[in-house]
Amino acid sequence: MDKHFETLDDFLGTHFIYTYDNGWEYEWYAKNDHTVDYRIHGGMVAGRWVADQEAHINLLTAGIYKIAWTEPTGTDVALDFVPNEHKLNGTIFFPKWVQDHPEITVTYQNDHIDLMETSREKYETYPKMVVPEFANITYIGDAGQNNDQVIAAEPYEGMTDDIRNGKFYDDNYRMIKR
Ligand SMILES: C=Cc1ccc(O)cc1
Repeated sequence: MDKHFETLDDFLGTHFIYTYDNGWEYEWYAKNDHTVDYRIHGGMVAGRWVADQEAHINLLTAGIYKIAWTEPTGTDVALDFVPNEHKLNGTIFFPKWVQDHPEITVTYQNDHIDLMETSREKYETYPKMVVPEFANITYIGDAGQNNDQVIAAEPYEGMTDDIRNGKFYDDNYRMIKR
């Protein structure tokens, strides 16, 4: 948690856990300069996890980062990280169908892209549900870029505690077999 951030390179390869002020807990990894992975532990779509989401990742000024992407579900996300202060601000723009049927999205999305795309056509988009929240960062890990082991397992109760307590990854940031 004592890592200091200045450049884009300092940010890429970093793995974060944070809790939004509304109580939603998220885990997110800057996999490389155009890709993010994440796992959701609390909130409306807890249990959802995603690898290799394309994203725009930019350094705004020293130590402050902006990330934005649009998902196969039609959900849009914009995150502003201030990691030196262990803070971020995130805005999630959920299409109406995700609010109405969150359970459809609670899965390993990579295996169900077709279902996300057919659902976004089948159900309603508007009005969107906008969730603008600050979050406190509770974990910062140096996973290195393009590490497929960071977000490679289904979330479970207690997973974020295991990560924070050093019980989940080995010294090479590979998952410890359990
Ligand atoms: C919908 C995905 C998502 C991922 C990370 C985050 O902080 C907010 C939303």
